[in-house]
Amino acid sequence: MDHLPLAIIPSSPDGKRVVDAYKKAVTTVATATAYVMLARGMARELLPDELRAAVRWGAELVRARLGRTRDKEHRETNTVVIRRNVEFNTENHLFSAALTYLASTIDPRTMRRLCVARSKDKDTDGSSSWSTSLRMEPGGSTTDTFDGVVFTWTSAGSDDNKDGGGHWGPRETTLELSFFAEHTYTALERYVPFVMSTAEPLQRQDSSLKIFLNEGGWNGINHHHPATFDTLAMDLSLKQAIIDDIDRFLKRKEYYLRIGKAWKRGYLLYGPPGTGKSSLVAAMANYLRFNLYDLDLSKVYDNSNLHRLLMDMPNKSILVIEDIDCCFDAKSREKRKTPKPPADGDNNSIASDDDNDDDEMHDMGAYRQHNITLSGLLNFIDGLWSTSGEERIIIFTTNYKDRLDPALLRPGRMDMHIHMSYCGWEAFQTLAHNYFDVDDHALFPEIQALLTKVEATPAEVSEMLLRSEDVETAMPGLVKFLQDKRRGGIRKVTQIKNDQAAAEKEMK
Ligand SMILES: Nc1ncnc2c1ncn2[C@@H]1O[C@H](COP(=O)(O)OP(=O)(O)OP(=O)(O)O)[C@@H](O)[C@H]1O
Repeated sequence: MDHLPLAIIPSSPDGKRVVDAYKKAVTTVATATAYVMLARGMARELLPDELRAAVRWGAELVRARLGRTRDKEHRETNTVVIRRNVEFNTENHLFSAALTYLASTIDPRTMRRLCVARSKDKDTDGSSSWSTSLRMEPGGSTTDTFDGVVFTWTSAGSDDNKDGGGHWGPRETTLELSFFAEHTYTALERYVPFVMSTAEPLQRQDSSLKIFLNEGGWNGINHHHPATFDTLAMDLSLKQAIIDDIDRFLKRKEYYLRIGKAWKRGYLLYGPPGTGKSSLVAAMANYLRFNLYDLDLSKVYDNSNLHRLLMDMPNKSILVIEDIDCCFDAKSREKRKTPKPPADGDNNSIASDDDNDDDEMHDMGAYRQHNITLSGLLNFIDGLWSTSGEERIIIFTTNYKDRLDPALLRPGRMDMHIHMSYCGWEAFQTLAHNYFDVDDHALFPEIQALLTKVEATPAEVSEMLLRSEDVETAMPGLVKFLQDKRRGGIRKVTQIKNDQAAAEKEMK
């Protein structure tokens, strides 16, 4: 009632009072019957002049009201349909973001139909936990106001969910976002990004991190690995360099955009088993709050499967390929003297997509079963991700850096090579702090000296420290372990020397 027409000019103070009273009354009623009742009352009380003025005012009021209704009826409504999946069954991230956003804004009291779900999440350690979620049921709707514009969200089912054979599949849930056509710009350019950016931290905070494994498509389970950069035992300056690198990478969106490169960062972690490569991956995921996508290439059936898996990875995620030397190794080149395989006619073939050393790449480190080369894989990932404009991290791990395809080690391939090495003094101090909260001990100097002579992995040292909760038992136990290891090492070296001497003697 904020735009009432004010055409009435009463000719007497009494008339003004009465008209004012009726104006007030009119602003509080809405039905035609009520208008008629009021008009009768006014006719009885007002003089002809006032009555005429009142009639004029009333007529304008009704016209304005009718006009407004007509306007409303004629305003066009636009609807944006948001499906759960887009082409190739690729997950539509706007859909999940909208669900999260709505779950955080829905007022259950305003909903007629509402879906409340309790689900059990399986953790990596085999345990499970319960979570509750709230969402609209198909047919339910709710409204949200953004910058004065009212948006209506409706949960609907789609009828065009045919499977490949043209059969009708189960009805797929879609969300619909409706608004008056004149607000299209606000809806698409401002409201949708607002929904996405509001949902993003909620999705990351509320849900526990997940690790996805590829079994045809991605299957996720909760990832509760406790490793953090604080608990990671390694050289402190190297640890800081990794954190700085990640932080710098995250801030450089504009830079990557400007130079036309995919906003991605590649890390190659190498070192003996038990030096913490998997722990570092987990620490990175926990630091970034990114989900892990652990790609097992032996379960990738063909290029289109790989394509789909990579496309299905959302932004802010980490792709991990463990033991990369087992998938792509330079030694296979030596063994394989076969000529370059004929092109299979598939233009998208990863193996055919290569650069400088194409001729060799088909043999060199080709992933045997599927003819995928490492270089091709990296090019492929660059191509796919360069269009997304979002940050992604790729990590390769290996126990044997020397077995890797040289193409991977070329500058510009993996951005940072991180050597996870045997337990040094700084790494030990972190472990001692983690397990016993101690920063000093009488045996520390001896341990420090032993660690310079013995190759013990952080996993082995952790194992020794875990054997007792009492620091006074654990530290001597570790010293003995390191001394034994050292003696074993010396014995081993002496044995090798003796064997060599014996062999030389035999030759003579
Ligand atoms: N650098 C480290 N800091 C803290 N703990 C470590 C570290 N390295 C190993 N550990 C401990 O040893 C366990 C095994 O280590 P982890 O799996 O991370 O090693 P890895 O290098 O990935 O081994 P692999 O090559 O066999 O996969 C971890 O769960 C952790 O308890």
